Amino acid sequence: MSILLSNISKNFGQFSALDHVNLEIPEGELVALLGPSGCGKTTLLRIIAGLERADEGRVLLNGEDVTDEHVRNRGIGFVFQHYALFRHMTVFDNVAFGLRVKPRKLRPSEDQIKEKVHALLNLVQLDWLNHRFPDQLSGGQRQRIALARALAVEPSVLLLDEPFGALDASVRKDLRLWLRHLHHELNVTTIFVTHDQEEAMEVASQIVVLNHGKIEQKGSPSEIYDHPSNDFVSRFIGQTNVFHLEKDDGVWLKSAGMSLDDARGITAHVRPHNIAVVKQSDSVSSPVFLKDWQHLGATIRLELGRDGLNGSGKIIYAEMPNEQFKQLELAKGDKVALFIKHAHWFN
Ligand SMILES: Nc1ncnc2c1ncn2[C@@H]1O[C@H](COP(=O)(O)OP(=O)(O)OP(=O)(O)O)[C@@H](O)[C@H]1O
Repeated sequence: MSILLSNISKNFGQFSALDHVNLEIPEGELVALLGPSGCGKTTLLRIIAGLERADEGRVLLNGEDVTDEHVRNRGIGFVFQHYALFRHMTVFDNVAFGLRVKPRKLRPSEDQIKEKVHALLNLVQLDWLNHRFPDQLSGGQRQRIALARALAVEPSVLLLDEPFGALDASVRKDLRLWLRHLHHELNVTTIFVTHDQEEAMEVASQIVVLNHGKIEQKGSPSEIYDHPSNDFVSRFIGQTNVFHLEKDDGVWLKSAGMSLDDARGITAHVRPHNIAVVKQSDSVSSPVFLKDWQHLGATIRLELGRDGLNGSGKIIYAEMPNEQFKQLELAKGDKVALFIKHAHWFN
């Protein structure tokens, strides 16, 4: 089911939580709503679901205006951060719940329910736990059961509010991939809320970046990363070095091979992987030193400064593959030259 949000605004007293939000989500997309705490992500999700009413604007599902429609009639499934499974029911009964409470005319027979619940439990790869109670499951298993339960009533839209927020990092990582695969299989239009940009990049086909109740940018993960449309998105997604022409950073840029004649703004944002680093011999009067580095798995992050090893001036971050770093044979305090391969300019 496609989703269209037209001019949605929501105030809490004097506070504007959502400010004229327009958003179109085609059927079958897997969309991340990404933004800092308090930017309005959950409020927007609740408005789509019908749990909250917008002060202004319309919500359309498959072209049909559902703004005044009750949550129950919207065909939406939810999963929240704190897996709200019924503690006194087994896994099987939790997943069957939505089917058993359907009005008599729409309710499947117990045999059909049994078949469907086992199929869903197989889909989330947890059928072997069907007799257990929620307290006997791990956090990641509970979240997968919560998803199976949301899917039982065949929702046309799935809304997930920080579904993996309460889990530890490695379980989160597994579940991200698992969600992506599950979505490939089912193709249900899905929106998930996250404040974790890595999670959004890894899982979503489209990312919507929200800030202060407004959409800053919508695009695929690579569009958002490679072509941020403004200063906020550039800083929020991935790491970036920010050079201010109005401060003294022009010197940095010039020494890294940039011509400032064609500057297209007053700040240049440079991703660490867009800075090439070359070792200089001690006799060269290079103003840039390698201060330190960190291993980030397959890549190395270099900390570079202009004021020797112990100075507290601006640090520039560059990244390169592990192998390349080894070949450079760099040591702390070595002189280097920089070359900026690409910058985004903003005002
Ligand atoms: N019922 C309410 N009454 C008053 N203010 C509210 C209410 N619900 C939300 N807000 C405010 O609206 C803003 C947006 O809240 P929302 O929960 O949508 O943010 P969020 O982006 O989901 O944040 P987080 O990532 O921290 O969950 C916040 O500043 C919040 O304090």
